[in-house]
Amino acid sequence: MDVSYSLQDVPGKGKGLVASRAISRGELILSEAPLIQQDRSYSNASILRALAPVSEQQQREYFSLANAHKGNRSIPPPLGIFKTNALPCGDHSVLEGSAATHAAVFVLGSRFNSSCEPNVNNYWDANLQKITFWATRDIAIGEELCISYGECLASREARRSRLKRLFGFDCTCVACSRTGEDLTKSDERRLEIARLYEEIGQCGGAPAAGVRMVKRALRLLEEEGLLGLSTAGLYYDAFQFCVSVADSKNAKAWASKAWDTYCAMRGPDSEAAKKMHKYLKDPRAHLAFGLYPRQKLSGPD
Ligand SMILES: C[S@@+](CC[C@H](N)C(=O)[O-])C[C@H]1O[C@@H](n2cnc3c(N)ncnc32)[C@H](O)[C@@H]1O
Repeated sequence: MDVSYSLQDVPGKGKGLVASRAISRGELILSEAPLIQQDRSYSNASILRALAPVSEQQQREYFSLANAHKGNRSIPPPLGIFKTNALPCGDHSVLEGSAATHAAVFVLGSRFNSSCEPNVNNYWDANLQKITFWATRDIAIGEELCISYGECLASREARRSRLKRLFGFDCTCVACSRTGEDLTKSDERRLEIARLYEEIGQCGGAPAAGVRMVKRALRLLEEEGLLGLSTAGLYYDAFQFCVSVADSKNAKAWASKAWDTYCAMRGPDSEAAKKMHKYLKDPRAHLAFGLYPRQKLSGPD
């Protein structure tokens, strides 16, 4: 892989990864196996057991990682480092409240800082047993590469207090640095998008309204600079609305968007991308095809 990042000091954030050349949307930035991996019941003792068999060099790498709990006597350094740096392995969704079954710490992957307007998506590739990081938009040389540590679709206050509580830092990302009218508009957009996600989930029997809401959510995500975030799921929702009324033409147009986005965020070999490719070729392969009376909806703008 042609390396596209370098590890640097980033003002106010400790170290971070910065683009060392221009990176295109959909490029694989890094794929890396865990240094140590833990299930949800991890403890300081289980972390020490996992560290025992790894090389001295890797142990040194582990103890050189950031520790947001330094000085807290009830959280010893091995545990503090794990809490600060672990990334989810497996499917999880902050929006749906589902947590991944495992988490792991990575020598380089754990150096990505957080942004509420991320340009990188982290995806656990179960086949490779590696974490992969994908550029969700074109990135210029010198830009910091950031993933999101959590819920982006909340007000700045809610996002910042969650990051402070869980990771011990005051987020200084571009979205959290907005002020005045910009901030008010940003909060309103994010909260409306979150509401739309919920309403779209309840629109199964009202496909035309569902597609309208998907389009509204996509417009807001674009205005908010968040098109890389969770949009594949929205495209898939619109695909399903069209499929349910046997609107093959528009179903294909939405499937194409979903496939393209899954490729960019998880790679063309991911299960989600392969599934969408199948539906793109033949929307009738979806179980809900023609569930409701035939109707013409609309495709992406
Ligand atoms: C997983 S580590 C990321 C790499 C870390 N900066 C380092 O030096 O190794 C998480 C820590 O990075 C810092 N950090 C990450 N994102 C940040 C942000 N948006 N604003 C401020 N600090 C951030 C915080 O100190 C946080 O506890």
